Amino acid sequence: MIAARGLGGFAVVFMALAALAVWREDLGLPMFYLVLASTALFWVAQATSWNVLSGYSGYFSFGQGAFVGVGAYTTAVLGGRHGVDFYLTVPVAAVFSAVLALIVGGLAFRLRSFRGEIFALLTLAVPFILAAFARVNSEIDGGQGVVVPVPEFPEWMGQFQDFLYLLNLLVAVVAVAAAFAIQHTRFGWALASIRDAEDVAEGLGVATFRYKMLAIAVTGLIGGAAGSLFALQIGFVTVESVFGLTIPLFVIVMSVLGGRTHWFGPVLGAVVIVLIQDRLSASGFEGWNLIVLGAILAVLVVVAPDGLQARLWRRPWPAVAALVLVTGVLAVVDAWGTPLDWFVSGVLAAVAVVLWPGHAPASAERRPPAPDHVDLGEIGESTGHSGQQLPENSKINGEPGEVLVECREVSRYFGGVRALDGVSLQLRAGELVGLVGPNGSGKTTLVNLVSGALRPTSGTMAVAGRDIVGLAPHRIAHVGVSRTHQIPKPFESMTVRDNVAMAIMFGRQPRPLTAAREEAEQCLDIVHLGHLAGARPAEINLHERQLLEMARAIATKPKVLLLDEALAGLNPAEIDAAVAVVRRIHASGITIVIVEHLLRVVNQLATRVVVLNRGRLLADGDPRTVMSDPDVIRAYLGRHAHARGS
Ligand SMILES: Nc1ncnc2c1ncn2[C@@H]1O[C@H](COP(=O)(O)OP(=O)(O)OP(=O)(O)O)[C@@H](O)[C@H]1O
Repeated sequence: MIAARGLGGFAVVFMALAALAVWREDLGLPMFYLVLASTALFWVAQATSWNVLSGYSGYFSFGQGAFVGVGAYTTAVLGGRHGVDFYLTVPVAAVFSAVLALIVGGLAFRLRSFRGEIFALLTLAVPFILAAFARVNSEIDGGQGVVVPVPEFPEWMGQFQDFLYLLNLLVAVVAVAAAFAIQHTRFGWALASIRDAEDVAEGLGVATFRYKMLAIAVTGLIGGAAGSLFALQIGFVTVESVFGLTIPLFVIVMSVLGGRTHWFGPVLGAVVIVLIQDRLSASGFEGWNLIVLGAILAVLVVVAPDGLQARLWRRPWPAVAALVLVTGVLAVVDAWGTPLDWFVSGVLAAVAVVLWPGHAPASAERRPPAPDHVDLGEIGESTGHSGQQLPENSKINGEPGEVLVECREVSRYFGGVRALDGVSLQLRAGELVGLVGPNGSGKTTLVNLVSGALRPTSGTMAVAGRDIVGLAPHRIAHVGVSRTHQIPKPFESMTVRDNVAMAIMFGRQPRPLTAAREEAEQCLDIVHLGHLAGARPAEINLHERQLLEMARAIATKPKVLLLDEALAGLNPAEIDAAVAVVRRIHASGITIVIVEHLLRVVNQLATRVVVLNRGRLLADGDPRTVMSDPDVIRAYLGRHAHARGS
């Protein structure tokens, strides 16, 4: 397993780097290098801590100072004022910081509106509040600052700086190993899906709230532990030293520079920034630190928003060559600076090579599409199995005729707008229901209610006999409801295959990644996207994106599939192809509700038609009877049939 192999690698890296301190004098390594490495390790831990939440899940935080501050003050106050053993204060600091993180997360993640800049503002407020609290509370700081006593440490560790280096190394390696493990497990996939399209992830079965809480807790734990060591490093903790904007600014620049979606990004970013900073200070340009940081951030956002890591992975050898060449030439010429200057020049050359605009990444190979086993001429016949079948357990999901969805007197109001008004409806296993009605009649609202994206204002709803009112969308997905969106919302950072694998991993019958990827191929074949499995969503057209929505939806193994205008914006040939796919999905045993304006399509596909008008149920029955109902013609067909010529 990747995660287990990788963790062994981290143990080796830890031991190798620890040896530098233990045998520093024997190796002739000047203390200066160890202090610099210690600083870099502190920032590696902090940037990695920030990245687990903000990079992986996309919840951008300005509150890193709060976790560092809580960690630093816990160690300073417990050790300096109450004589608690330093080694005990470190885990306590980590736990306090994690508890703070969970409180912030518990407040912010409950509400959907606390996303994006609102979440960033909330996290920005937290260190300010803590700073004010520490300043006025004499038990903590009282505006005086707190001295941190130096703990005893074994003689073999050498001097205090060696000891500090080893502590920072331990926390940094644990942090990076944790980030690595998260990235390569379900946890990391869940966070990536949250970053790309949170509502979709939730609808596919990802328990988004739980994963965000876990992520912020990890951020708090690491941030607090590293903050505890920071207290030891600075020796005298003040409000300004921990709760200011410097720490969040640095971790953001480091992670953005290195790359936010990969565990190695913050490591790379932290090392590069610490080296640049150190050389600026050594050259007497200390005051330029923030100017340089700001400039780097501005350039990066434009030039390489995906960060150095992604570029480095694409062309590692030119970067290594630039590093070796520039460092080597400067060393041979020996006309300027110290060995560290030469090395940093080499690093900057490598960064320039990595960032240099080059050819775009090779686009995914497009295999020719698999032959379509469905005879498009059959459109209009609603029975019969054709072509591929869904993976196991995909026969009738529910006994034929069994009530799968039951809505009773369901209403949903938006202020004064009655989007749905007392609708009662039953869906039975094996049906393919066309849900139609004029614009604004409440079709999407009904889909949102059944999938859990919205809660009804009143009424009851059950799926497969289970009450779903108030149930989180991911739980409703596990009960057996899946949906597509009118505007496709793929996970942009994942391949087409992995978009589908995600749904399998978190769906009704969760599978591990490797099995999910294999099964994803079958789902893609059903919608005829197998030839695009390796493509990114950005490389496929609208029709293919709609089909991807369907593949992802069936991958959760739903009992009921809600297709919300899945044919919108398609040309006639694409519509026919999509209709064939819908027919194939239905033939595999999934009950389908299709919201569609094209009545020709509804007539061809549906076994039953439900008409909504102004939020109320207008008609419900077999297509022929419903379409000839005078009320339906008056309310809907008259206008639309005329307007669309259908
Ligand atoms: N989030 C919301 N806030 C306020 N009003 C809303 C919201 N969502 C829907 N509505 C209103 O509820 C009514 C029903 O909207 P809904 O989108 O369900 O209709 P629809 O039948 O799907 O329409 P269309 O065919 O145009 O997609 C409309 O008047 C719409 O403006």
